[in-house]
Amino acid sequence: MKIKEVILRHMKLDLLHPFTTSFATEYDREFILVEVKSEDGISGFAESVAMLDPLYNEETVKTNWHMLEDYLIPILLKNEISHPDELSEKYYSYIRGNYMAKAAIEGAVWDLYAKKQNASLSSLLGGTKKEIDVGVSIGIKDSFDETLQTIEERLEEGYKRFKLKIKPGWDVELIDEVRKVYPDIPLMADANSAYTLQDIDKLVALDDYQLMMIEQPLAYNDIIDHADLQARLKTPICLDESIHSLDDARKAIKLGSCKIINIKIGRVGGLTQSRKIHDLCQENDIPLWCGGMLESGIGRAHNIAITSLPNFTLPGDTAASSLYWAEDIIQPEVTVENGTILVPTSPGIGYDPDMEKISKYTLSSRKYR
Ligand SMILES: O=C(O)CCC(=O)c1ccccc1C(=O)O
Ligand SMILES: [Mg+2]
Repeated sequence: MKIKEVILRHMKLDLLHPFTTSFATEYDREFILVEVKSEDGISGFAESVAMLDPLYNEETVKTNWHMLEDYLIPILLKNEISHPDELSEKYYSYIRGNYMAKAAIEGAVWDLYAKKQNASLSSLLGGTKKEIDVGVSIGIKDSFDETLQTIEERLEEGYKRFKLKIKPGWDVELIDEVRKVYPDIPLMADANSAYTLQDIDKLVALDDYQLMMIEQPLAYNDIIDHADLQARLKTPICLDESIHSLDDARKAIKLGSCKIINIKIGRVGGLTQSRKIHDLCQENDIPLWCGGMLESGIGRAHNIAITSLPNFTLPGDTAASSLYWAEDIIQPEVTVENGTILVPTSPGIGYDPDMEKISKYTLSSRKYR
């Protein structure tokens, strides 16, 4: 497979509701949309999940543009690819880090490859599920009442798991209030690295609330302290920020740093690496779910495909387009019914990019040949 042209688009979509984590409040989403075109005129699409500022991880929209323009695109245009696995395994393996940039271009090649095979991305990745279970990630609000109100709405819509963002000062009391009203809902908390082992009492206090898991309580680059903490908790720890590779996953499992892993395709460098981590976790009885990065429909479509693999046994964060955007850039939008999304069976990502909407939300673009 020879790539003839790559198009980068700097996109901006306004969020319907601001989203607050322990590290920032997002009002809109800027991201890079990658389109790769083959000689026969077929296009593949993916998006970079890097954010505008280096707060979730070190990558940004600008560092991704730089990596794509100066390294990843020239390598892709120069080489004949027989399978998308070759990107992370061969052509890009000498470049350190920059996983979100690598995943963005690799994802577009996967979509193109699947379209050329006339196969769904899900089936090519080894997906076995026809539908996937969906949870929702609820940001930090101005009041507990507002959080309870949001949970009520999402419950009525059928979502199957409720993740609350926490931070020091918005944690044990919040969970206590929520558990008083909803003693039995599948509930979890995500700290986005807001704590250290000095806060162990707070974290141990969370152990009394039958949480499905506590996500990334400690530092974004730690697997040692998490192992100490996991030994003190019966609640499973789920790692997000700390896992960037198959090797990270292997080490975290070996140390007992977590009992669950959240896979984000961008964070681990793409679909090929996601699948390898999936297989390792399956062999080690570590359940997975797919995390979200406030993606447009293009990123959502990729998340749905990887979530169809069998060891994604817990509901993920890839919720309906309508919770985020006034209008999405794919046709049809991602919809959730009874807490599930149907995995598309049409070729590639299985949702059509809406080129009119895409140009409407493009701030700037550039073509590479
Ligand atoms: O709804 C989503 O896309 C998930 C949102 C979310 O939780 C998140 C959003 C941005 C950065 C990090 C995270 C996270 O999962 O930690
Ligand atoms: Mg997280």
